[in-house]
Amino acid sequence: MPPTFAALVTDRTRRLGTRLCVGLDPRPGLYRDPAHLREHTLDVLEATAPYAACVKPQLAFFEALGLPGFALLEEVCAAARTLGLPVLLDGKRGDIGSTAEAYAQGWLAGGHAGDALTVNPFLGFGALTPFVEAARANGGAVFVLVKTSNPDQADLQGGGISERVAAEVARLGAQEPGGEYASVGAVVGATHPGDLAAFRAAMPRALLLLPGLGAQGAAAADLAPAFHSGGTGALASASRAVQYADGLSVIASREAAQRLRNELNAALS
Ligand SMILES: O=c1ccn([C@@H]2O[C@H](COP(=O)(O)O)[C@@H](O)[C@H]2O)c(=O)[nH]1
Repeated sequence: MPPTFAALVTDRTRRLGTRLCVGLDPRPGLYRDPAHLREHTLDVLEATAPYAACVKPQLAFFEALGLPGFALLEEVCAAARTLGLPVLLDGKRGDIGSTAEAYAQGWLAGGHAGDALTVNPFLGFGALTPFVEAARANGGAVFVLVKTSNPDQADLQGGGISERVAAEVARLGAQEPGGEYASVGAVVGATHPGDLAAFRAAMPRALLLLPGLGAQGAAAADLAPAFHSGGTGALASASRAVQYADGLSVIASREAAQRLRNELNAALS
């Protein structure tokens, strides 16, 4: 069995000293034409790869391009694999069981498959099963939305709901016998630094994906509580702050990724 997503990103953290997840959110309005978008997206991927533990394409931006977007996504996934970068697809999928099976087949086991996928628990914990099974069968991972980075998350995630989802993530992780980290991770916004220690403790074997670094105001210096004492267990994610660090300058993207990588390391030292 090849290494799992969790093992691959943890290995990159230890070997390359990076806890950064580079988000790819190609915004069509910023480009001359689809060819320009494609070229810039692939260039940013290549330039930032040495500083990244994984890459996170946001499916919405690829879907917005229609069929060519799916072709580009496959190209991005193939290029990431060539660069040795695990791919975490941000799709936030979730549906009734039989439809969830189709999503899981498509994104974790089939044609477009990434190595990991974000999933939405709103339909109930049973609806997560097809995703968890596909991730386990393929050495992949799912990242369950526990507490998202947006300010209005509390409308539905407050009142103890995030903590209930975190308990389920921990329960699923405890079912897996081996490996340092389980195939079931959690999304916890980097914009909630005061909550990170509690979520870290609540889900000891879960990788935490922390979106919101940079453009949403979260700072690397505040994220140390999300990590275990050895400096693993979380991936801090930035999209706009890297991809569009200075307009479409790929050099600026590389420098931003390097700076965020360094800031995350400094936060842990
Ligand atoms: O809670 C969440 C979950 C996912 N996201 C996604 O991450 C990126 C953030 O982009 P930035 O440019 O770094 O703000 C985007 O794709 C979101 O859909 C999130 O922001 N918060």
